[in-house]
Amino acid sequence: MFSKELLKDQTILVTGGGSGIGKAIAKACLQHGAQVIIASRKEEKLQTALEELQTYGQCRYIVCDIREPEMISKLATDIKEQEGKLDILVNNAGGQFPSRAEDISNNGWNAVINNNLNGTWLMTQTLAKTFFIPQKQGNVVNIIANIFRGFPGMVHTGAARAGVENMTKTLAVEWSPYNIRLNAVAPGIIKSTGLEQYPPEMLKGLSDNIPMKRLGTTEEVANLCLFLGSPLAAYITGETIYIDGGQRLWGDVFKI
Ligand SMILES: CCCCCCCCC/C=C/C(=O)SCCNC(=O)CCNC(=O)[C@H](O)C(C)(C)COP(=O)(O)OP(=O)(O)OC[C@H]1O[C@@H](n2cnc3c(N)ncnc32)[C@H](O)[C@@H]1OP(=O)(O)O
Ligand SMILES: NC(=O)C1=CN([C@@H]2O[C@H](COP(=O)(O)OP(=O)(O)OC[C@H]3O[C@@H](n4cnc5c(N)ncnc54)[C@H](OP(=O)(O)O)[C@@H]3O)[C@@H](O)[C@H]2O)C=CC1
Repeated sequence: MFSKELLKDQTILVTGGGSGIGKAIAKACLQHGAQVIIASRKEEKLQTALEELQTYGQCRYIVCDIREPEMISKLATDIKEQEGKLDILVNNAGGQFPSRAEDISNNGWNAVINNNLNGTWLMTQTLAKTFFIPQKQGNVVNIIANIFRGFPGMVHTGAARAGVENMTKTLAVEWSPYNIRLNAVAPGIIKSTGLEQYPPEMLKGLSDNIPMKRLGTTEEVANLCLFLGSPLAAYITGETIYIDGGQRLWGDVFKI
């Protein structure tokens, strides 16, 4: 167990913090002494999550679509006015849909690239310029996916997440003089609300192809983010850590 004060006095923004993995990250941060802001598109989802999360500590939400530069700019101003600083950004918001590559429309491709690559980039650049670079201190955790052997069945997200992984390495070097660390977390298949959008037949038997023979939990992903965001990981930057029960190393990749 980590100390309850691991993230004391830290201000943390978790995108997509109203559900699934993001909500578990927000909860873990609150339980370890941080104040947390969650952000995503749907206010109702954020409000429901907030009712649960605020029982663990100081939390609020901001409605923001990470694909919209103006909304991101407003979010940054809002945090500057309310909290006055930001210590950690968790870029967790994202998603995609399964499809054969040849069936993806132009709009479908652009929607997924915009969400996962451009959105993550816009958030990272804006918040670094507003907080991390002037503060000469910051920390970014990017949630990507298990793209170790490509991502058959979801080429758009594989390409976008690979972009985020490379961006993580590049910025870890460029922004190291500002004392900013950036790392990526690559979950395998995690039992979360996100899986509800996949047809049950697609999810059938997935555990058999994972060496550990089970799906991951949102809490397990949250614990890794907690570690990377904390001083315990002070010498780790530009890294991608897979949390997949060994899935990347063995077994069939997805069939569609
Ligand atoms: C194989 C492995 C299994 C294996 C299963 C296990 C995998 C586990 C690994 C990963 C798990 C997760 O990430 S779980 C997390 C999942 N959570 C999410 O995905 C939630 C967030 N997702 C989204 O918001 C959407 O999927 C996303 C497309 C990115 C953004 O939506 P938008 O509102 O921008 O999109 P829309 O305006 O509705 O549509 C834009 C275009 O995209 C197309 N589009 C949107 N959804 C579509 C769909 N389901 N099928 C086809 N096409 C779709 C539309 O037709 C449009 O194109 P035109 O019709 O041409 O105009
Ligand atoms: N579950 C899994 O097995 C895996 C998940 N992942 C990734 O982990 C992350 C969390 O997934 P998970 O919790 O499972 O799924 P969810 O669908 O529950 O979470 C996705 C979150 O992202 C938010 N979001 C999506 N698009 C935007 C946007 N444009 N702007 C702001 N917020 C947005 C959603 O909120 P709202 O609708 O309110 O905008 C939602 O809270 C995602 O990036 C996902 O792709 C990666 C590998 C495996």
